[in-house]
Amino acid sequence: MDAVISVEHCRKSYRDVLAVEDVSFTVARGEIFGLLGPNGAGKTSTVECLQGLRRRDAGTVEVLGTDPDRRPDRVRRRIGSQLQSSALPDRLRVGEAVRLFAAGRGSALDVAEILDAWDLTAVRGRAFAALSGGQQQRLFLALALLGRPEIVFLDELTTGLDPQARRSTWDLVRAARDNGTTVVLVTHLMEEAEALCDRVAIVDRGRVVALDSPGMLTARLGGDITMTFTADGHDPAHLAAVPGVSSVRRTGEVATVAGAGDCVVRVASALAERGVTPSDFRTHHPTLEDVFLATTGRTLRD
Ligand SMILES: Nc1ncnc2c1ncn2[C@@H]1O[C@H](COP(=O)(O)OP(=O)(O)OP(=O)(O)O)[C@@H](O)[C@H]1O
Repeated sequence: MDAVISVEHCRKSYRDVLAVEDVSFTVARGEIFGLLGPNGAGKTSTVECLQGLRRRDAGTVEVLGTDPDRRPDRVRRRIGSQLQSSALPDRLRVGEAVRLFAAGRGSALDVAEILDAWDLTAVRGRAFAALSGGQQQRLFLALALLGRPEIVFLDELTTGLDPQARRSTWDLVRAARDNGTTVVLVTHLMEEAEALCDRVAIVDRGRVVALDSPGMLTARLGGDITMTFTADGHDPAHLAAVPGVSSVRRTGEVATVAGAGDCVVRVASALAERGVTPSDFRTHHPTLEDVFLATTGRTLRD
């Protein structure tokens, strides 16, 4: 793995609050890596240590080969970071913001071209506070990605956006990754981690409790797939003999079958063989929410 970030036993506390107890992971060049966990899990503190914005208390951290505690300037020159909304004055206009930040990057960047690339030309004269939520996030992404940093850190990027704006923002993050930027994404949204991340570290109470691709995490730790359908007079008990099936229940007319991932097709064909073809046959696949529950005993929203 061509690691651009490596973190070993990182620890960070604020007076008597232990925010990050023991966090280790590596991020490979070119991936979208997610830190997923509930509020207060220590995600933001962790990425702030990586960006040289806070000093860790213990552990080893390397970002692009540099320890951010020793050379924060060197790290910050090569990374991009999403601003918090409060970091931009309400009356700052979009064009001015891009010009200001482009100048701060110290390289010759074409402001008109950037506005165009991010579909912000039409609102270039508009004050930041007058932008829609989606436009504000687009501006934050444009600023974070100015000069094509090698790594970009995005923290709760789509919080507060409607589903459509959220999806368009995800497309922009994927495009950044496809352009060669490694993305570190902090989120408490299970759907966001599942949709976007190549790999996810699930963080809880200052520790990484699981780390893998969303698909592997759910397959390994998420538990059974469940299938439901209207039995319509059919007794589904025979499905218990299908390889991979772990339970069969019938509540009123609704049958619920649970089992490992590869039993779905076998269950469907066992039904079809008996001439049962329910039009409402549905499968529920485990999600990262189920993984969080399995590893911590709590839900992400608790
Ligand atoms: N500057 C600070 N001073 C004191 N305590 C802090 C500070 N920043 C964070 N904390 C505390 O550290 C813990 C971890 O916070 P952190 O922001 O890192 O978690 P998080 O997973 O990013 O959660 P959130 O999404 O709520 O920001 C929390 O208990 C938080 O209250």
